[in-house]
Amino acid sequence: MSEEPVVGFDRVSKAFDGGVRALDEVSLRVGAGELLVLLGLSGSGKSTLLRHVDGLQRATSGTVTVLGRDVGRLRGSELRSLRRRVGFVFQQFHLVGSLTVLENVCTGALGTLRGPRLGLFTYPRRVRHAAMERLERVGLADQAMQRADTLSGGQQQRVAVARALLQRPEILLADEPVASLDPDSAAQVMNLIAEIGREDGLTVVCSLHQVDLALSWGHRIVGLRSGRVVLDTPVHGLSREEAMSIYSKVGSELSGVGP
Ligand SMILES: Nc1ncnc2c1ncn2[C@@H]1O[C@H](COP(=O)(O)OP(=O)(O)OP(=O)(O)O)[C@@H](O)[C@H]1O
Repeated sequence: MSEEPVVGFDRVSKAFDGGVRALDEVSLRVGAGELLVLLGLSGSGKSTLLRHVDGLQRATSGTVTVLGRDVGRLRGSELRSLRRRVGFVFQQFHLVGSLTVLENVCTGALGTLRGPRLGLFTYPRRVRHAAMERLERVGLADQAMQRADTLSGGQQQRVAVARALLQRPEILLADEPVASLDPDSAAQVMNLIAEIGREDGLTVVCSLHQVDLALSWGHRIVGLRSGRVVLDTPVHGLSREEAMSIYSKVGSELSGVGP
């Protein structure tokens, strides 16, 4: 990959108070339009890595570069403007259950609006229209006026994707987006994320626990173990056994890694 990456980690370490080293000299580059899957045991550093991309957490050492900006140096309005270019989808959806589906999607525009919004019709018409378009895209236009908590888990996650899309992100981060879903809904949500990524040229970084989903939808897999990259390889040609080895072997035994 010769051109500048959309997301670049250069020897990034993160030490939390209490001594946990959640990231340990992580270096990786994510190119435009790539769908990169992070795999690793619980506690291996996947969420921490994602949180460094939009500056929710800051590196103890090393450099995180996103869309040409050194994230560690951004403050205030510069950081907010970077975050508007980065959508985030979480395992627990983070919808407001008592609000309609459409209003939940509208909240994706709050970063660009002044002041609080209470009620669907306090959002500008253009925002409501754009939100409706995103709901059509994720196949939930018919549910727009339902309370969010009446939807299934898979539908709620599709609403969360629509909300993230409202800000027209260039990067989509997804932290275990299908961990709470049944297998069919999980496949649907992954399919949606991959399809939208492809159609919009989005760069996607997604953490997963399911190796099979990673192999089906990812372009590349990065395996983490105790905060270190132990596998970094294209999915094409990667066997399930090789991918599974992230969970069973230590770094030096794995292929495709480091120096
Ligand atoms: N705010 C924090 N303060 C202290 N330690 C933390 C903090 N956040 C994460 N950690 C620790 O950093 C390590 C990596 O955590 P992280 O949540 O990134 O792992 P993960 O791979 O996303 O795990 P999971 O799959 O369970 O979500 C863990 O040991 C965790 O306990």
